[in-house]
Amino acid sequence: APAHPLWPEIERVTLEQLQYARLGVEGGVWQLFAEDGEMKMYKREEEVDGLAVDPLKAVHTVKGVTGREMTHYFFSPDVRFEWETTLEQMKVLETIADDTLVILQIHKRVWPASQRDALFWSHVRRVPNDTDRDAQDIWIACNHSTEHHEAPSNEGKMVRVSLTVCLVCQTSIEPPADGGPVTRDHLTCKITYCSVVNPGGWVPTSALRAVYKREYPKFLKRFTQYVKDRCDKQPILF
Ligand SMILES: CCCCCc1ccc(-c2ccc(S(=O)(=O)CCO)cc2)cc1/C=C\c1ccccn1
Repeated sequence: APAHPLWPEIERVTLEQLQYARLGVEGGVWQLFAEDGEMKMYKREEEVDGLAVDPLKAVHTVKGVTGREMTHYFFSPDVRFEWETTLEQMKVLETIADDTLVILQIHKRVWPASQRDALFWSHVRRVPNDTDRDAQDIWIACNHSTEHHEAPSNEGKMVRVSLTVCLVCQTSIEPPADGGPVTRDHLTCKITYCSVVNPGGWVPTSALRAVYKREYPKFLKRFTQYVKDRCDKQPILF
């Protein structure tokens, strides 16, 4: 494994997030707050120091793409502005490996809160499916807040959020009955998107919950549609 000071944390958090995502939405602690076709979005209402830090878990099923494709486009900074509508600026501060980056993102100001930025490492990896031999591998992309010497401390201009986000994808293939080639029509990608965002500074709880209720369904719907459009008529990446 690459000798980088962040590597042990990247390894630990990525695998923790994988387990967390695979727990699904059992236990009756998750409250369904948005639904759109196959997409179901759940939250838990939690406050830390009086700040709403509502963990979010979304499950979705997308036809015609693989988990590798879905996590690739989620991870790739080059295409982020094509689907992340709340992004104002983004800078790759460090390329630790071809599957591991440190990114600084400045998000558009969301009234009534002050503008926020997010500084995180971003990692994508394939995880062999240890429970079901003949299933496809699982793919996970994980973003987790970090420090970095190159990130400007904002001297009170911007509030820095802290976040942990993961996108976990499991592909299944229903091979054609006639033994013909597998096409995108035979692909199904089961997605779990998890996020915990601490807004980093005071935001009225009602305003923050309104932002999440509005932005998260839009974000996941737009992102998954973007990947379907990008992959359509392209060779399948398993
Ligand atoms: C008062 C509002 C404060 C929130 C501002 C904010 C902070 C962080 C983030 C955010 C959301 C998703 C990620 S990611 O999943 O890692 C993908 C890469 O961008 C990283 C950051 C967004 C937003 C602002 C809006 C907002 C809130 C939810 C959903 C979508 N947009």
